Amino acid sequence: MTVHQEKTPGWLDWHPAPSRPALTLPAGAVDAHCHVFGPAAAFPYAPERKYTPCDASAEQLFALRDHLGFDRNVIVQATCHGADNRALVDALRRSGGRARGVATVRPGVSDAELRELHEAGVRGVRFNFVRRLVDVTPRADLWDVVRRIAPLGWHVVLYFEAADLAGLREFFLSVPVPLVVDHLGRPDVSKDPDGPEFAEFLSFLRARDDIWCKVSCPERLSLTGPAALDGERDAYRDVVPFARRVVEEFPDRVLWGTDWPHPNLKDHMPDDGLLVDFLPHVAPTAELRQQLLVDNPTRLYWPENEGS
Ligand SMILES: O=C(O)c1cc(C(=O)O)oc(=O)c1
Repeated sequence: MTVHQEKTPGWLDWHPAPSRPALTLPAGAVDAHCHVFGPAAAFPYAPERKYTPCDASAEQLFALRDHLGFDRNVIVQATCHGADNRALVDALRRSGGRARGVATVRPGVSDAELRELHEAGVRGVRFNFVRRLVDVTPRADLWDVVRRIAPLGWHVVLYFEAADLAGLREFFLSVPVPLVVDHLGRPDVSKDPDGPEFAEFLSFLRARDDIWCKVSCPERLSLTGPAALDGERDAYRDVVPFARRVVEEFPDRVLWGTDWPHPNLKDHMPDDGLLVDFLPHVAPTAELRQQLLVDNPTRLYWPENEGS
């Protein structure tokens, strides 16, 4: 069967030739947020998707992993695949144990499917509240999913916009498994990092000691740049105070990922090598980077390897 799925107009493809980072990553570094897209010929995009991306295969992801100096990946189910986790599972199986996954499941998921996902390396589900990406999921459905995944020891990854946190906070705090916040809770970085909106986010992170935060996606959050392109090693300066605040207060529950292949960027496609070179701005010491890139993701996704 030929599958022809036209890319969303204006779609930016992933960078074809990222630089090699100047920063040498610590041994065992994990890219803890990245995706695979299709390839559509093998794994068609979901009918309910809000965008149609370019393909970004497991092989291409693993080539980037090696080029940048990462050891492992956490692959997060992208919304363009809905709750069809076949591309994710295929990538996890091809990784030879070097990737773990975060899936999207619906309440009707069978025990056999959950077991298969777990065996492939899935350790969490993603709940998405970003309206341009998904239709609203009823709370009752989310609860059903929580009840199904809790016995597996999985966590819930949350993607939401900062402005929506107030309305979601109580629900999040009632979810009885660890929580992982995507992309710094998407702050409006034109606001004061010492102002009330970011204070609300920090207070959410303080509310429980099993809430983790990805300090990822400066390229998505930045309003002033400069972009991580053309050798720029001092990119996205407006994001730095926000990300650094979280890394310094919660050094043992922050994670970082490239977000490759960077869905839905409108302005520019970053050079992934330069994105890695952004890391010392948010985690300025080798000790903080060891926690951010190795110790924390290992504890969450490969607890059996911890300390080895
Ligand atoms: O901001 C986004 O557009 C975005 C989309 C997705 C997805 O479609 O799953 O994942 C992300 O991490 C970020």
